[in-house]
Amino acid sequence: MDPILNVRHLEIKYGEMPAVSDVSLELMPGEVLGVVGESGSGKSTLIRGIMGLLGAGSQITEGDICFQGKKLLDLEQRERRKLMGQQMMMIFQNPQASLVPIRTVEKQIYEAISEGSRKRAGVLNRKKVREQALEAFAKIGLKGGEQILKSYPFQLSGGMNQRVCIAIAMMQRPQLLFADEPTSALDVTVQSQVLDELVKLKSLSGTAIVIVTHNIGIVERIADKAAVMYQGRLVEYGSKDEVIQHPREEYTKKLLNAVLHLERE
Ligand SMILES: Nc1ncnc2c1ncn2[C@@H]1O[C@H](COP(=O)(O)OP(=O)(O)OP(=O)(O)O)[C@@H](O)[C@H]1O
Repeated sequence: MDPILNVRHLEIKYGEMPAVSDVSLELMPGEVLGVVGESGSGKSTLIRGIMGLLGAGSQITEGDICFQGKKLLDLEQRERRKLMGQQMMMIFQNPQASLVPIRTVEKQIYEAISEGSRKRAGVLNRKKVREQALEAFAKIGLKGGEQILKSYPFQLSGGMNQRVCIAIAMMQRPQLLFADEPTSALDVTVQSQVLDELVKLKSLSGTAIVIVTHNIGIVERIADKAAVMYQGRLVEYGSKDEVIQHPREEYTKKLLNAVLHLERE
């Protein structure tokens, strides 16, 4: 089997300042990579760079990104955008960033799903999409689904919007999903439901997932591989057990100790 994602020696700069340096990683279909690291270590920049979502003033200055064997940096913007929302998706740390404020949740779910399935299924049945959305909401503990469908994002809490985005990802079943702190706005029981659904997405649809989190517990629970970022570099990268049980770097040991200490408290 070929890797679905292969990143080689990636460097990303904001102006002249490198935020990601010499990052290489590889992901097979259905594999989950957990990326941890302190605030400002470059985690969001890395996944935004891979997705092609860097803002003005930042750019990839070195390296290569292959998705399903295609070199993403060689693709035209239009081709690259086509991959996003169909085969590659992202759940943002701030869900407001990916929801349109002036459209109801129902409308944007329909649009997201029909955009993604244009190639696959032709015309979509609205009633069916609605049913699937309600089903996805229920699985991740989003109660009052009918009401949520009628709402605009600003009428919902941050955690609710985050789960709407997760439901869209579950319905789309992308081949590669990037999740930037996908459960940070959720309380612990709901977090657990969401993580279970991500695991199902991986095992039922073969979705490969890159999950960025401050929570090593999440990595322990759902990841196959783990990476630790420090000052823009992957200072640790390997199987989850290798990284968590036998950290090589002092920094990872400190990070793990701090988490274990908090958990004990
Ligand atoms: N738009 C920007 N312009 C300039 N520098 C930026 C910008 N966004 C991020 N940076 C810098 O790039 C580095 C990496 O930031 P990044 O947001 O990727 O870190 P992170 O690990 O995702 O942090 P957090 O966990 O707080 O989200 C930091 O030094 C940050 O100050």
